[in-house]
Amino acid sequence: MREVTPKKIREMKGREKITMITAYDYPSALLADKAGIDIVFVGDSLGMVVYGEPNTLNVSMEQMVFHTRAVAKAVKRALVLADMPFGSYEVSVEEGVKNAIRLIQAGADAVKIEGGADHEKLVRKLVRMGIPVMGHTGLTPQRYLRLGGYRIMGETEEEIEEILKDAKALERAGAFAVVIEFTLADVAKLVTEEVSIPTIGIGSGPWVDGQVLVWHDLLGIYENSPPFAKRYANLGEIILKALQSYNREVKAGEFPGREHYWEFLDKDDFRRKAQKARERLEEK
Ligand SMILES: Nc1nc(=O)c2c([nH]1)NC[C@@H]1CN(c3ccc(C(=O)N[C@@H](CCC(=O)O)C(=O)O)cc3)CN21
Ligand SMILES: CC(C)C(=O)C(=O)O
Ligand SMILES: [Mg+2]
Repeated sequence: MREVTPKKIREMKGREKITMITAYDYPSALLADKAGIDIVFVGDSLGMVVYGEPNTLNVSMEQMVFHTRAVAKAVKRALVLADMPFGSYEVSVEEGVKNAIRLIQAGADAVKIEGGADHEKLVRKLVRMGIPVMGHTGLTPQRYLRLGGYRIMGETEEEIEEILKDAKALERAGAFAVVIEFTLADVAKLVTEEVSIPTIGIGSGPWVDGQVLVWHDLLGIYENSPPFAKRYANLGEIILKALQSYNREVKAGEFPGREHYWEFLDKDDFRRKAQKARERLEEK
């Protein structure tokens, strides 16, 4: 059992801000855990930032299982959360349960689903079975086609109603937290005040119980980051410089340098052995 549990996350509401970051592989997850971040999250955003897709709709359970396994191997302290990908829980409660179990068996401590009110039965069932669930409302990227792209949510009373309805359904069904993605900050504040479970915002302002960002956005290694993401480093530039140096040094004959290879000190010894080796080859 890892140190950060769903119960601890719940208890942080109103006391301490919750931090969450996506990670999709072993070395990234090691660093996220070492940094003291509370929740290391295998998001279905991996379809875009790792696999180069234009949206998250083609992410498979297999991809989520493999990346969750790599992340889970690295994390000792943080809560490991895995996204349920598009198509893995909508068709039936049974299928949702089966797929949630696969993510838990890959090493996740909890799963996240998009929506709330539409999945109350699934959330209740998972929680009763012992699988902690995080919900997700506001901009839910799995509705990309219907929304016609990614845009801010909560401008109309209908959207505000829908977001509140999701959050309350999730609270009722036993979810331990809810992501509020890309809503007007006032809407996220309202939800945060209206539900007893923590709200974790992304692009939804400061009046929430925690924040989540995508790894590649935070580190500057993705070209199409959303406008609300803060770039804490420009690793893209650093990586590019390193790769250009490698390319230049090999072409110039500068790499490998003397410290990067091993040679026979006694060249006569080498000539004898090489001669013997050639002779043995010819005998065959
Ligand atoms: N790298 C990355 N970071 C994210 O935060 C993220 C993903 N990917 N993929 C899944 C969702 C999608 N998200 C997004 C992505 C883009 C915008 C965005 O750029 N909005 C633009 C308009 C884009 C358009 O014209 O369609 C804006 O200015 O509001 C917002 C949220 C947030 N999530
Ligand atoms: C944007 C976050 C909340 C997410 O669901 C993801 O990274 O997949
Ligand atoms: Mg997601």
